[in-house]
Amino acid sequence: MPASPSLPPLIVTIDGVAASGKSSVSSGVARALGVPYLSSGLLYRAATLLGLEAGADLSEAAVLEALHTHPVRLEPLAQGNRVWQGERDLTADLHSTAVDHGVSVVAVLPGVREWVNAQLREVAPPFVAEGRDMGTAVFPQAPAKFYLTASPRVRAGRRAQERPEDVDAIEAALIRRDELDRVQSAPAPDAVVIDTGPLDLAGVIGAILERVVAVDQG
Ligand SMILES: Nc1ncnc2c1ncn2[C@@H]1O[C@H](COP(=O)(O)OP(=O)(O)OP(=O)(O)O)[C@@H](O)[C@H]1O
Ligand SMILES: Nc1ccn([C@H]2C[C@H](O)[C@@H](COP(=O)(O)O)O2)c(=O)n1
Repeated sequence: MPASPSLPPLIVTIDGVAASGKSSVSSGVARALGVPYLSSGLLYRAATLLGLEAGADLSEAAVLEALHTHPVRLEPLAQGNRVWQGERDLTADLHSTAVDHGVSVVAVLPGVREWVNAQLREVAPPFVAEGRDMGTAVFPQAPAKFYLTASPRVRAGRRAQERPEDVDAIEAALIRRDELDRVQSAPAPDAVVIDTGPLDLAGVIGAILERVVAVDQG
């Protein structure tokens, strides 16, 4: 029997709107496949935190200067990513209200996007990459692409289970963030779009794994 041609190491991309389940689903898919996942959003959040801590405006020059002075790195563990600045673990500080408010402004800066993309492309596959533009701009060659959606109300309801905040306020903030992120957040033409509204986490992970296995087996 002829030897089967060796396939390139697998890249799975999982993009989607804010709080659609990208990190929970990516972690589940990555653990099932035994590979790491990369959270691009955490790198945008780290750039924002450093910019805020530098005390300057969130201009491109100020944020890039902060990243240059205090280099950060992503630790892509399957159970949850961490972001380090030297020995300092930034992870717990990346979901503060201040970072939530600033991150959409920082994420549209071209120099910051280049910095994030360069960090991600240094990682050797196989992996699952999650964010907004993993399937379109960063890993367009990925053979398995997904885009998660759910109504703002459903997403706000899920977030309200984690945070002691009013569901209407969470929903309004999500709609605002969707609007600000719209430029870089779109499904790739070859992505499978999944409305997670009617599904639980295990259902979304299972649907993705089924498709990934089919793609990987050619
Ligand atoms: N299909 C689902 N069914 C029920 N709960 C879900 C589902 N998907 C995600 N969740 C829950 O919704 C919340 C948001 O999920 P998660 O943080 O993974 O989203 P995200 O897209 O990574 O968010 P962000 O854009 O803010 O980084 C979590 O509490 C998660 O457990
Ligand atoms: N590939 C990416 C990932 C994230 N962003 C922006 C959009 C969000 O407002 C912010 C934080 O991401 P989250 O933690 O909510 O996934 O970063 C982006 O523009 N591109």
